[in-house]
Amino acid sequence: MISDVLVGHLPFLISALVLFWVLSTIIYRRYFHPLSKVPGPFLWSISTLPIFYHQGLREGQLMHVLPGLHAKYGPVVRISPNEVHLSDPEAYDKIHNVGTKFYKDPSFYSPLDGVLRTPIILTIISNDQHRVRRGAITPFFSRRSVLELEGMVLDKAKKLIRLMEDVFLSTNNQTEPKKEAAVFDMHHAIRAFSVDVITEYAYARCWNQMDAKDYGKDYQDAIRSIQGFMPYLLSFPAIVLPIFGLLPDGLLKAASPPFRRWIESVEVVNAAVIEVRNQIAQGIKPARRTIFHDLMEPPVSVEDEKMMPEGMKHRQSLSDETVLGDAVNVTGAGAETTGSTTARAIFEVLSNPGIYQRLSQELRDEFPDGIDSMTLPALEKLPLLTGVIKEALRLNPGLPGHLPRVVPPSGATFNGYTLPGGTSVSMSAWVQHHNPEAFPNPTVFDPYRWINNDVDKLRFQDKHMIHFGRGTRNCVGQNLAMCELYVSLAAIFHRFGYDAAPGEGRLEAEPGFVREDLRIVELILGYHPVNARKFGIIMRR
Ligand code: HEM
Repeated sequence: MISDVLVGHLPFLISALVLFWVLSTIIYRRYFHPLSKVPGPFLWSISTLPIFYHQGLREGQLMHVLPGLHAKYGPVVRISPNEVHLSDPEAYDKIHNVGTKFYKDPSFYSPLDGVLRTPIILTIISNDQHRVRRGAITPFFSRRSVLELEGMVLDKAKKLIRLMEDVFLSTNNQTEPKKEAAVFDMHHAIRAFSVDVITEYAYARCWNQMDAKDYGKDYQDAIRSIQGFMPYLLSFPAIVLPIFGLLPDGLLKAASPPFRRWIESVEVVNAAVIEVRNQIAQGIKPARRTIFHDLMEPPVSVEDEKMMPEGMKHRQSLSDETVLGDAVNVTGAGAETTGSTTARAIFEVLSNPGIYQRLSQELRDEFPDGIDSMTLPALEKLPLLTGVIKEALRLNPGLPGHLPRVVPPSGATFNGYTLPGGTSVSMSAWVQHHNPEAFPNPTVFDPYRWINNDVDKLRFQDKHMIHFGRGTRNCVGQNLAMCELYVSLAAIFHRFGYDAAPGEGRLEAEPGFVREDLRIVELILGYHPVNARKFGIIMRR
């Protein structure tokens, strides 16, 4: 019987078909695919497994591999069957300029919505839809809005200083170092500072993470763990996403403490959304307008909107789900990014005595009456403080890795290579910020490169700095992030100067803590490897 013969050979037939499919896929991707002429390593051009290997199995190491690939293959490298990574800074403007037709790559951004369990502004694919959402949220984070609340940021920085004083200085005499050597957990405290600022700023409801015993470590771990799933979701979306989508919140909460914390934090924000919605319905005027008020009830009349520039228009009252997504996005995006950059700045200053001494002198000369007289515009004029912040953002960008966009249907040409519509193109802050032409000795923390160089060189350096992105999809929170960086660093190095007051000591990184401990990897946001030491500081007695 023919059917018996077929059944007998079934395993062989299936194996032959699978082999044929695999071989034809490899041959097509390498030799006949529209990207076949784009240079890149063989394995990367036929499969996404090399990316999974570096991102998933080696914990976010792709960004550390990319500079080597560009050194070998040039400014345009094929890093997966459908993704090309670029290194020429000219390409960045082409992809990210205002009004760009390049849109966010759904295969990278959409899985995030599934994990976060709420759609956020960061992951909107269509630029047109994004413009509507962004128009509503931008004014809330304008420089003017931030300046109105800079006093609140200063209050939080003073609270951070008090926490440090409690650890370092004797309680009886607030100028004498304590007898026993104590370590201040700067890693978690500085992130707690950022969470407290953003929750007070956005919702007028501070989460008071600085008051928590462990500085709200579990919330910080929650955001990180969620991103730990991303390499699996990105490499095997057809399998992992549906499974993930089917898991009820209750099960996730029971199975994973970080997930429990994450879902609880979303519930806290959601409760605030409902409360504000009720207040608006009852006509209750808030003591201070929050992001919820601006999103639910834009403070602009229809007539005024007609006068507004393009991009700010289309403001409209948004659904509760949308408001929730934006508020959740703002908290999650604003904590780790700013916290880890500030930590890096503190470590580098403490590790360079000359910089530490000049910085604290610069601050004390400018503000002889103390921290209370500091203002953001005055701080921004200080050259060394500004150089320190720019170097910290260069070496520790909050989103260091590839953030892919899709080439529009008309196609695009980069450095002589024409890429068809639908190709995924990406660039990484890590690669740009370590370009040795723009930044000689790129791994060295050198704030003076932002002070001593001439205007042309500074412009060239700035062209490579993409820590906040550019164009309409750039970071909406950058004014607030800069305010936090300026104010917290100024407060710390003013209060704990290199030339310490009598009885006090200088700050130092915890003994044994080295720069390598602050190495970052990319899980969308930049993180330290899971087993990395946490940054602690001591006061020398
Ligand atoms: C040093 C600190 C920060 C860095 C380096 C940073 C970096 C970035 C970058 C590169 C993007 C664009 C991502 C993409 O292209 O997909 C972005 C988006 C975003 N950031 Fe930040 N960020 C920082 C702080 C903050 C803060 C404090 C907030 C809180 C308000 C915030 C909220 C957001 C939001 C909501 C988006 C999405 C914007 C949109 O899609 O329109 N970020 N950030």
